[in-house]
Amino acid sequence: MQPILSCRDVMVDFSGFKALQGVNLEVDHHEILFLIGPNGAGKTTLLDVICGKTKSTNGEVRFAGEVTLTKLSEQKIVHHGVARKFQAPSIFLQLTPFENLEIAMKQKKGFLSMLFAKMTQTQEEKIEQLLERIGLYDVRHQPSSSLSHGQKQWLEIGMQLIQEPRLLLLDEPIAGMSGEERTKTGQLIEEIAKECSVLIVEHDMDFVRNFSTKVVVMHEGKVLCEGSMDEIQENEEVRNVYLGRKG
Ligand SMILES: Nc1ncnc2c1ncn2[C@@H]1O[C@H](COP(=O)(O)OP(=O)(O)OP(=O)(O)O)[C@@H](O)[C@H]1O
Repeated sequence: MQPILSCRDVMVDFSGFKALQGVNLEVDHHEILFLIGPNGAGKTTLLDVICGKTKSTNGEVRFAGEVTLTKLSEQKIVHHGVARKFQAPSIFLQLTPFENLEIAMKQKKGFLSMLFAKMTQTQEEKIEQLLERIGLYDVRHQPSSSLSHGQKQWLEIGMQLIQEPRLLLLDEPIAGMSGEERTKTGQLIEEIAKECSVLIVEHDMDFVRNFSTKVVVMHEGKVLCEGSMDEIQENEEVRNVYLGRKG
């Protein structure tokens, strides 16, 4: 089977600054792949290229072996099944978790239907099941402003999941979370990976160790190495440029 995502020689040049210098990377079905590396390595830029926010200057990103994402607009990429949760919050705080998910569900269908369509029973059930899954069922009718930081992040993830993506991109999903919230987030990601591949930029090495199926280390716009967390920890180059600095 073709990998769900395949990046070939991806380059990004920001007015002469080469943020990505030929990235090759594959994400398999149901994989939880963590992208790690020092600040400025190009991790976020790579997510930006995959979701169409930044255009590559060279190379290709293929999705499910059939679609060339690098030729598509951000909106078309979403329609093909790539979801991106950004670090900046995008939930409506005055609305409830249920209402936020309702909006996210309708967004998939376009603005007019969002205004006029009534939800079917099946759609309502789908939202309730998702609320259960992201641990927000009991607070589903409270204003989202009353949620904890972790709960808000899970709602954001839920708003991506309601679109039924085949690849979910997350940028530092546990930043600012408590220990318990981190564990719950990891468990949620494992649950999500039963249906969808997940590509995560992360700096928290304990979290990476606990929840990764594969780790890719980036450095200066390139992939330095990839493997299990044990394998990459053994790699001397990785220790020199990244892990060694943290200890
Ligand atoms: N729009 C832009 N214009 C110019 N340079 C940029 C732009 N976006 C990112 N860069 C630069 O590209 C490099 C890679 O940035 P990127 O945010 O991808 O790194 P990162 O690995 O995600 O780092 P961090 O872990 O700090 O988030 C950095 O040197 C950054 O300053």
